[in-house]
Amino acid sequence: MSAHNNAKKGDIADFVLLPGDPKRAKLIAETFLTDVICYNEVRGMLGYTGFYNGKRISVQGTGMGMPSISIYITELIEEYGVETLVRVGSCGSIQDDVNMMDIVLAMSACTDSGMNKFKFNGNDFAPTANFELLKKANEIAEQNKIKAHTGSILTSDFFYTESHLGDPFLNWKTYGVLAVDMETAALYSIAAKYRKKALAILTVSDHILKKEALSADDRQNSFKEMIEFALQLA
Ligand SMILES: O=P(O)(O)O[C@H]1O[C@H](CO)[C@@H](O)[C@H]1O
Ligand SMILES: O=c1cc[nH]c(=O)[nH]1
Repeated sequence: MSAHNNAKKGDIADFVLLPGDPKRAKLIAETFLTDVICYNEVRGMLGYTGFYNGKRISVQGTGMGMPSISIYITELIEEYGVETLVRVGSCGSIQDDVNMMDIVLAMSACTDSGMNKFKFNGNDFAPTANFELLKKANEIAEQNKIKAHTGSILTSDFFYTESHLGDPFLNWKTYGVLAVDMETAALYSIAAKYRKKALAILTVSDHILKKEALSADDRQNSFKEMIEFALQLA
């Protein structure tokens, strides 16, 4: 057991999928895994272990934002020996050619958060995906003819932005950043510290430029393509 996880040693697989939404963790476990156990219900942050094509995998909700995911993945690594962490999340596009429901593979994660600035004494760390996982993900996309955009994303502390500051994503867009989420920079930074493998696979749930958005139910339920994709990395 850890501070935020009821799992016993050995309950959690080496390979873990990480949705922000704990209900998405439940849906993934019930839809894609067999012989499932629920190992965590602390704070409603559900975690499951089961089998996919004979491979043992876990799915753990992380909550929203860098502080929340940092807690869950630190405990997964330190207390449960997790080796591979694959975020399966949603994002908001900030490029005209990255459309609703497209898949984004986050090669790197810029951030407007102060967390890494604090850790690195005011300097910038470059949170980066594990190359081996990213390469494999690109191969899977090509084999399955899945249109995936690979590039940098922005991990923001903001879902709602302040209008008096102008367009907060304009400069990121100019520099080719594909989309915005709220966790990946923390995932890549903590994985780097512990020398673990991490990748974020994101589905576009909002188009920030075109002002399009999925409903709350679609956000929760419609990420089948991304999950099937992520499971092939196990
Ligand atoms: O769908 P998830 O994985 O939660 O990811 C995105 O959705 C949440 C905002 O609605 C943030 O957590 C953001 O990163
Ligand atoms: O962080 C996020 C996630 C989805 N959509 C957004 O606009 N932002």
